[in-house]
Amino acid sequence: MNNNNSSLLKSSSSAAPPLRIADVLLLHLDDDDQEEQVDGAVFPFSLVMDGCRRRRREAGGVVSRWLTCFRRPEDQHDDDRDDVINGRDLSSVVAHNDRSGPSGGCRCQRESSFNVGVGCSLLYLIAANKAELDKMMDLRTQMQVLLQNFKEELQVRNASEEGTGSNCHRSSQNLAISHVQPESSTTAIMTFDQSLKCDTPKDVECLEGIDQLQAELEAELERLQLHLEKEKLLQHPEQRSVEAVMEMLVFCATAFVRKSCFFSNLVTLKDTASSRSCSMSAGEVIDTVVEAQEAFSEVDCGVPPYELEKRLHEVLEARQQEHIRELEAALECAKHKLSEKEMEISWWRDTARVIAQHVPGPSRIFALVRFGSNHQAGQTRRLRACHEPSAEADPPVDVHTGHAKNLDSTLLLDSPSALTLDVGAISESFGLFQFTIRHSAQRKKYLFLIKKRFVVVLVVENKMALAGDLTLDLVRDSLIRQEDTIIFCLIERAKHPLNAPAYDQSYASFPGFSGSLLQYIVQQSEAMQATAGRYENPEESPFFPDNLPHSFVPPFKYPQVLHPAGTSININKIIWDMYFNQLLPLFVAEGDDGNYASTATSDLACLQALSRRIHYGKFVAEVKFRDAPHEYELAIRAKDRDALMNLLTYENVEQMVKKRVEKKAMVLGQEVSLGNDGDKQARFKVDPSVVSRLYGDWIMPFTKLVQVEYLLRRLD
Ligand SMILES: O=C(O)C(=O)C[C@]1(C(=O)O)C=C[C@@H](O)C=C1
Repeated sequence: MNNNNSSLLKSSSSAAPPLRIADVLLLHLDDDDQEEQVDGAVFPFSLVMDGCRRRRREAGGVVSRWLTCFRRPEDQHDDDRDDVINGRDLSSVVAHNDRSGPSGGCRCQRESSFNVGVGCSLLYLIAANKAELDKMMDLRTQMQVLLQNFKEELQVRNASEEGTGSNCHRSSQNLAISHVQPESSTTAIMTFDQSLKCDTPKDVECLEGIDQLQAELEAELERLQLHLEKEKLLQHPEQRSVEAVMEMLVFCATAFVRKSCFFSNLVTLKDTASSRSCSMSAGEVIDTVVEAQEAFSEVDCGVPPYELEKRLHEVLEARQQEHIRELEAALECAKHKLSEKEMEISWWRDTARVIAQHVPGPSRIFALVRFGSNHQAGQTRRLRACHEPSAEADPPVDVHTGHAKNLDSTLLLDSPSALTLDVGAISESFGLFQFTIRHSAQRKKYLFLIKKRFVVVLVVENKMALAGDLTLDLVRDSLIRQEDTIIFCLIERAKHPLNAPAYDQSYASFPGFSGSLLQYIVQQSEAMQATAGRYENPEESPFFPDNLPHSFVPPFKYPQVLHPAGTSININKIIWDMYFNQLLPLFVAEGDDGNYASTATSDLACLQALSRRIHYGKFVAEVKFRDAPHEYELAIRAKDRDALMNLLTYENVEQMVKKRVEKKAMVLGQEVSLGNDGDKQARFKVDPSVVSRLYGDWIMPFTKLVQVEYLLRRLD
């Protein structure tokens, strides 16, 4: 550069703002793109980014200022030329100077030197800018290569997934893409700022992200599990479980893909931005984020959902296995309990067998006692009754579980009285233990069956029931026992044919008596038995009560069980009619063997057995009334016979009675021979079906009739 130029530069630098390379460059860009060619040099400004162009407009004023400074020392006065130069390109200025007057030779030379200097500067600047632009191009290419690599990597992964993948994976991916779209750029930018501050490698970031995702998934699994357990009682368990798994899968897949996209975006952004962070503006960053998101949505998510699914399966499997273990433990517990119950059942079976062998007549389990294991032999304990199982009910298995020291509260025997029992004797007598207890006027024989710590108490004999001791079971026991008497009486009567003369009033005449042989025998027998005290017993009812003689035997103090009005109830007339008119023809053969007195005596036995049984209904009614006085009182006061009949009827008991007496008639009345009876049809002395019918059609209905009559008088 020559001296003129340096002086020019000096003067300009002292009087005006310093000239900047960018200002010079922008001077040329101020015009249209076609004007980018100056002095034959081509400027690749089309490659310059838009951001640079924005500054071109602002540069116009700067160039103008510079040119003004440049000519100020000589051409201050030439306003017209200033106007022309201002806003025109440099070549025009040079041309204009060439056309100046004679004093312009020196000036022309100075201007040429200046132009050369400017030209050199421009060339230098162009070279410098080209290098910068090349760098930017490189960066752009690198970014494209990066994106391309990323795409290829994902394609390779997808290809490998398709080999093992399922529709479920694809749907998860699709689902993932749909969730990627709404990601906001703002969020990405904020996160981007944070990621720029972080210096950790890309892989470490991904791993941290996956760990975080895993923690979130496990938290969600916990929540789902709780939700499942809460609702599994309300819904079908399998259906609920499937729904929960589906819900979990969808949720986890969504969450996973969101996270994967998020981390992939971060990585892409970081890589891109870190290389461009020095030169990019905020607007460029936004463009990059959007670009990264678009690229991501095109190439699908980064981490395959099947890995998530596999993980979920593992977690679910672990939980199910835990659940199975719990169920297995519960099953074991149930098995243990079952085996205990089975042992108990077998014990009861043994007990029943022993009872069948040792109890001679009909009996029942009276009480069940459970002793403690540590009671001492020889100890005497006072045992109280507090429970009495009914005849129909199954024997209670666990009536009481007290230890020896609690024996005072252990139950035994009948209420309300208490008994003294030598527990020491019992504890050493595993097996059967039988003894008789005298208790005031009552005499009962008990059978103790002892096994383990259970004691079964059976009443094998009940000599007499006290008023306070009367129970429905005891009354029914008596009725059952009377079945045998009735059947034996019928068998005895069936020995003779009908023997009609015994019932014929004209067959014989007795002094002072008008009636048949049978009537004579019955009346005389009753009179005679009355003197012996038979009808002192409230269970007995005479067929000829009128004018019965008094008893000559010492009175026995029968317990006062019945209401006094009960003695007035006597339905023997009905029983008499039923017996001779309906029953007798059913079980005796036609004919006459001449044994009229014997026949009449057998008839008397049958009549008395039937009468006793039927009138025992008074006792049954009394017990029922005591058990539920309020229920009966209402019907009694209303004199509602039907209501009373309903209250006292037990259909199931009646069916049982009918079956039992039929069986008894078979057993007790079967013809027995020593020959081979295998092929012969069994023969019975009394048709068992007749016995069953006798009970069904007459005995039980008449017993109920007595009950109703008794109850109607019960409140008198
Ligand atoms: O066992 C009773 O509860 C009775 O009243 C006795 C009896 C019977 O005569 O055998 C009568 C009526 C019932 O329906 C059942 C049985």
